[in-house]
Amino acid sequence: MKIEPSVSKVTDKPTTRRSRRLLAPISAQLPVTSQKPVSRTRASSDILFEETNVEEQIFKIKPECVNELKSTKVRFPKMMTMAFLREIADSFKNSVNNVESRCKSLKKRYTWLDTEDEKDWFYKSCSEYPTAQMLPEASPSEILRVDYFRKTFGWEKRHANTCARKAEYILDFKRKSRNDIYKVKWCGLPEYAATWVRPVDIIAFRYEFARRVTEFWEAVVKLVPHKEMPIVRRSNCSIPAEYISKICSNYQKIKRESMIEICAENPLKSALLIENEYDVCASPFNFEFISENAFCGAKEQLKAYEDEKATQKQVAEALGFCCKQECGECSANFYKEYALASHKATYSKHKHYKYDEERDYWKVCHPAHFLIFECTDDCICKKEGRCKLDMLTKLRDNHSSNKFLVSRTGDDRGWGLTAMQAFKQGEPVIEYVGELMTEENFRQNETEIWNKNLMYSMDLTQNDKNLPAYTVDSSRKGNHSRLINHSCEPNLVTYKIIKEDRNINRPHPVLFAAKDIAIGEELSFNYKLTIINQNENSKHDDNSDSEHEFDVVENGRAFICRCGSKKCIDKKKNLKRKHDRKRSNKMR
Ligand SMILES: C[S@@+](CC[C@H](N)C(=O)[O-])C[C@H]1O[C@@H](n2cnc3c(N)ncnc32)[C@H](O)[C@@H]1O
Repeated sequence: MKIEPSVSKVTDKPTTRRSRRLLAPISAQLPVTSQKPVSRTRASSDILFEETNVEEQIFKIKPECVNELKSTKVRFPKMMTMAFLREIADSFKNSVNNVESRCKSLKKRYTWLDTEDEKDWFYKSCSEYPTAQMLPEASPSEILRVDYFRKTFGWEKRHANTCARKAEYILDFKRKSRNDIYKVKWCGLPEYAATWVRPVDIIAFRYEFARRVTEFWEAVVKLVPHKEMPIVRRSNCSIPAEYISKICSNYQKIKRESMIEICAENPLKSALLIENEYDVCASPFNFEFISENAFCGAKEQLKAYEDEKATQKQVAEALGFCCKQECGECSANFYKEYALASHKATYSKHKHYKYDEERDYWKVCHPAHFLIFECTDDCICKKEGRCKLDMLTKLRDNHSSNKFLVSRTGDDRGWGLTAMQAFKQGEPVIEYVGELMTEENFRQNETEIWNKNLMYSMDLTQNDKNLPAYTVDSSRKGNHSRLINHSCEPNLVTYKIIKEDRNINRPHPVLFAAKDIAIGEELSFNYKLTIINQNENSKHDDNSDSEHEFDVVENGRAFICRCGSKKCIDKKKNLKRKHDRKRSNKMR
């Protein structure tokens, strides 16, 4: 990147007497712990039972519970998530006081599901008979056993999905046999495991569920046009398909907004939200979190580096500026004495920022190629508390992870950062921080930095070769900004801010909103990718096709842009390629 100064339903047939007989006698031997994965003897269309490594997954919660679970040898359906397993473990934790003795007595009393047919029978009986008491020809002790396991795992036929879980939000509504039913996303389960339920079935969470229904209808009313209201009045069976996706996405936004509120109310709850609906991958937080640039190597090294580049004079010149009376003097001085004289930097004589009192933010108000020269602690205006040129400090102070959602992109761009609050055009969003590296630092750490597919460095490019060139690299240390992807039509723009040390060679890159950004929009900025002609790089290549090869590069590395915008550089590259081919055909 460069910146320039610029639970599911089981549907098998009824239980047979043959399989029921296979229930082991109460006094049978203790269970064997090592087992083969369950292979279902009869087909069941919509659920697969699989052995899950229960021990590993819930071990962290309470080892005793794991032992008890192990001794039961009950298999968990594939659809069940970690959250479900944790809930089970929690229920053990709460209800079983003396787990050890309880385990022992359980082992004595129950030998459970020893044969394939028995397991099959158990699962089927759950689906066919709402209560264990209804099991035909079951002895009282068998009923007791079935009841125990059903209760433990929430395996009641009618309430299979609902009795042990909280509704997180509602995705859809329809009317079935004169009853309203709602598609519910359950806490701890993925959206694809959402199920249709009747409100009457949500016994345990009646009030909470009613709230979710109200919220859902508010979202619907907002979205469905007035003329479509008969649908909202529920005279029809369902919401038209075209509104469903709108409702879902809007509902997600509402959910996010309310999460922001929750976080704002209670700072302790302020945690960064991470969303991944696409794949199983490592956490995006494999770096050290820092809020301000860190020096890679000793500070003295930087000084020496600048001396070597013969820029000390220029840096020293800039050092003298600060507001002695009026806020803005230092930048005016800089403009008069440095920028104009040296022609090395462009500077706007217009004010950098406009302050919006209502929203309490500074809006940047000149093009990105001008440097922004902010006041420092030495300035009178700052000391007297009337400084209007101190956006960066405010941005750092107000830094909050609630502003962002880290989300998986699902299109090979890795993780991305999504806005969780609206930003107005010109509003500062985030400072790009990382390790400040000289060319030498970068070379020394090159293998670590480049040895990955993902690039996290931003060049603080200097056009003049005699000036020191720095890179901010966030592969090892950084903040959320390192997760912002590239777009050829970005909604962020990078400005260079000169701060404390008044060193124009080491500005702070800050990302500002290039346009109004809505909640839920993915943040992006332009990495300043370039198209290079491979032919110019490899003149001696005999491959006849190579003369048409254009490549998009980021810091000299090939980059396949997947931003998907109409103005995407990858499309331009292909156009160039076509054009070049045509031209060379003509010349022949
Ligand atoms: C600063 S990181 C952005 C965060 C990154 N997606 C992650 O998962 O950590 C930059 C890297 O993300 C990927 N990337 C960002 N924008 C992209 C785009 N428009 N198309 C393809 N890959 C992109 C590239 O691999 C790039 O080197």
